[in-house]
Amino acid sequence: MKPSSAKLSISDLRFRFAADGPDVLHVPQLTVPNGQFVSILGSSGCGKSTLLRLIAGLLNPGHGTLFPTPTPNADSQRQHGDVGMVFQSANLVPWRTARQNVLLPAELGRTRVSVSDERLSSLFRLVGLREQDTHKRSSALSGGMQMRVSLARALVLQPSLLLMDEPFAALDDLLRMQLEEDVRRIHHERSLTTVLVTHNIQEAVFMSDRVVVLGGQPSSIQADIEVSLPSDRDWQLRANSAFHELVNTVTEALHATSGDRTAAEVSL
Ligand SMILES: Nc1ncnc2c1ncn2[C@@H]1O[C@H](COP(=O)(O)OP(=O)(O)OP(=O)(O)O)[C@@H](O)[C@H]1O
Repeated sequence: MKPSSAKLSISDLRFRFAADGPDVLHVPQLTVPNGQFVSILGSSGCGKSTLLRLIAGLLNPGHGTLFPTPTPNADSQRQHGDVGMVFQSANLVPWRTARQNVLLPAELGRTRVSVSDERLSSLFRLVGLREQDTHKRSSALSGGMQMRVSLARALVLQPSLLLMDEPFAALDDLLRMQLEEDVRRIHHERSLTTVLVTHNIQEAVFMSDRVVVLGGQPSSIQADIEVSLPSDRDWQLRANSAFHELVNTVTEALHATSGDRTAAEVSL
């Protein structure tokens, strides 16, 4: 499969849920270059998921511009063409096999997209799914395997932008670390522009090239921290002093944004 990439660009984005309500989000400028991995952190309710849903086209911005341009009224399974999305829950159809779940986006569009067996096998290898498991009903798979299926489904149409909303929050620590490493590898191999929403500071630093901290009222970008670590990463990086310094920098930025409230809601 050919590597894909995209650039995300946001300008003067304002969003409110009710026409007569307050703005919940105001992003004057956010540009993500091709192939960059950005994590978004911030205290609970600051608007991380809202921002991701706006980028995906699942919400319509009231004001401002977004590139790539979202398609209005997209639903949760059918984001606009060039975007793949992974949620905290794998959201699989339980009676379909893993393979049939992965192929769903190819069936749902106005034009059915054909995906060759070769491309599908290469995708399963990429996300770490064994061929024999892809013929099992998704309800018979473990939580970690279901998340791998969800990831394969997000990648099946070869998006240039991958959006992830707390994808590993429900997994145990070891599995979470394995998937963090795998997703980072996939991002690296494919130069896939990726935006991750997370509450976990170590996860954000481990996976990203850049960490953006949201906060304030309305919520806006309070800090934008470059993660200058090698792009090829494995679990041993977590013992590295540069990694710990970055975790401290991000922690301080979160404290500066919302004080002690943030510290209680964002985990290390
Ligand atoms: N459909 C909705 N209608 C009205 N307000 C909403 C809606 N969805 C979210 N909000 C509000 O918008 C704000 C931002 O919510 P959002 O879910 O984006 O925050 P978040 O940072 O992702 O939170 P968390 O980390 O807890 O998931 C919150 O105050 C939330 O209550």
